[in-house]
Amino acid sequence: MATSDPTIKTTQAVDETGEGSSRILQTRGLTKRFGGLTAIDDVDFAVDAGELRCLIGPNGAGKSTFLKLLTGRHDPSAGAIYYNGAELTDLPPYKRIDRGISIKFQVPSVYPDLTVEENLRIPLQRVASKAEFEERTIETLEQFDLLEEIDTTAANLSHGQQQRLEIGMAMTLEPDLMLLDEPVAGLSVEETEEIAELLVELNDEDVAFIVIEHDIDFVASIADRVTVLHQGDIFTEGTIEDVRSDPEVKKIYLGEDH
Ligand SMILES: Nc1ncnc2c1ncn2[C@@H]1O[C@H](COP(=O)(O)OP(=O)(O)OP(=O)(O)O)[C@@H](O)[C@H]1O
Repeated sequence: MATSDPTIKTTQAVDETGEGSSRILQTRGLTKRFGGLTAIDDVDFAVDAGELRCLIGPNGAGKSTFLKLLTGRHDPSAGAIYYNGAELTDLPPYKRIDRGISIKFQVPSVYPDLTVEENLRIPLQRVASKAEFEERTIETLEQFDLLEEIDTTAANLSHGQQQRLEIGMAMTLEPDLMLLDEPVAGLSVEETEEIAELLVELNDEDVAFIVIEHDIDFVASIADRVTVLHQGDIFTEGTIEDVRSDPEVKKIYLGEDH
């Protein structure tokens, strides 16, 4: 959706890198400290428009903190975030959503007492006129395979259906970039495959993704590129094959277990 916002300070930072205009998101020296602990340590990171990037790393590597910095849930201790060439480091979360960044956190946050349709209306109110509601609702529920559940109370959906509803709610805002924190945690193999297919389909429609995930087979089934975080910094980046075959990556995961 990416509405223009005159309060956003534009910057040459993206162009100065000489890395081209397809860059949708970039961080420079991004740092987050919690007291004496540096959870994110001077991170330079970039994602291209339409890319599907997975973020992996051992427990405590800083993945969720990094995502929260991108959404504005955490303020950085240092560094900057650029989105489509404009700095958004100090923008509040709702303004980042207006700029085209959507987020789905790990814990399902659908409204359990509302029906599927009522849940969907909450984000739709931001972007659609009342006349468009019905058409947009049906369209979205068809795409997310939830049409038969239109009148079902969200609490009565399966975990996989709740995840799909929540991704559908986020997608109604027509983001250019979608951030997902462990979208298949706790799902069955079949539900995981459904989410993988859905993300690949949405990515084919040119939505970029940053997905945090521990399930490496799921990562392999969706990712264009993978970034490995370790101790708050980028350890390595590459294709899933590069990352899987890197003995140093194996070591940091083994270090977690032994
Ligand atoms: N609000 C907070 N206050 C203090 N420390 C925090 C806070 N949030 C995260 N941390 C610490 O920052 C570090 C990174 O945590 P984070 O949750 O980002 O890691 P993660 O890679 O997402 O881990 P996991 O895979 O276990 O979810 C950890 O040491 C964690 O204890």
